[in-house]
Amino acid sequence: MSRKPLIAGNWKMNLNHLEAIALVQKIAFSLPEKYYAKVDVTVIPPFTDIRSVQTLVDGDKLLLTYGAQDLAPQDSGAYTGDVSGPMLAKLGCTYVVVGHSERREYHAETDEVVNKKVRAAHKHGISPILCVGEQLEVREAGGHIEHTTAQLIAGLKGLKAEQVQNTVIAYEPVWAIGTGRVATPADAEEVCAALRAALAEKYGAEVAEQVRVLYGGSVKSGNIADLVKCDNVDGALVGGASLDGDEFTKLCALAAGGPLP
Ligand SMILES: O=C[C@H](O)COP(=O)(O)O
Repeated sequence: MSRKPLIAGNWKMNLNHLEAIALVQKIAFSLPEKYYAKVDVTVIPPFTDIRSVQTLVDGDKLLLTYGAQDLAPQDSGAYTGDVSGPMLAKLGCTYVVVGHSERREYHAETDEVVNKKVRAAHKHGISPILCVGEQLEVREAGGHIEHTTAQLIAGLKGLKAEQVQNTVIAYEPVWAIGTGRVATPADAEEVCAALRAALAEKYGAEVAEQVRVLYGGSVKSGNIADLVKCDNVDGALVGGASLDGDEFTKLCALAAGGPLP
């Protein structure tokens, strides 16, 4: 089966709500509607921008979707600073990033916490983009497949098959994030294929064939075409290059198979 590629622009802690409106307008203006038949495009702004993005997407009936960068495991309560699944669902979020390496590192998120968040997302009808990826020392020791597969299985614990099917996996080698050091397409394919094989083993081939597995780490318009040619790479989680409207548009068009608009 052929999976529709997904390009997700993770803005991280960049752009205020006014800049968010300008960037979404730029992407909407630059990427003609016909491309959306071949690629799903989503933007993942900071929480403070989401309401503005929602208003724009709904008002102008844009074909791109949007999501959030994190969510709390709980639905509500005394959790100062956190944002819950019901809040994000009300804002129309299609996706929520869970377990990004920056959250695992700076907020000490364990696989157990990540799993609670994945479950919280599904509980509220939001597709989690579950991030996995190894540190440089793990890769150098040859443990990258074992490491990422363990993160995957732990992150999906307790999910039903149809929830797994509606989960997006993002393989992001930590050594390739924001460093300009992109994994080769062969590196990306090796791990993405192994993750799909692990899904097939646990949930069956039919489920595994449906799951989109993205690559992330220094993805740009210059390398996206070769990455999406890989059998098991179904798009990208894009950081830096998603902040530039022209570059992101180009990248989405190339993921759709071109030509450039
Ligand atoms: O979520 C996105 C990734 O962390 C990749 O970021 P990057 O494209 O800036 O390397």
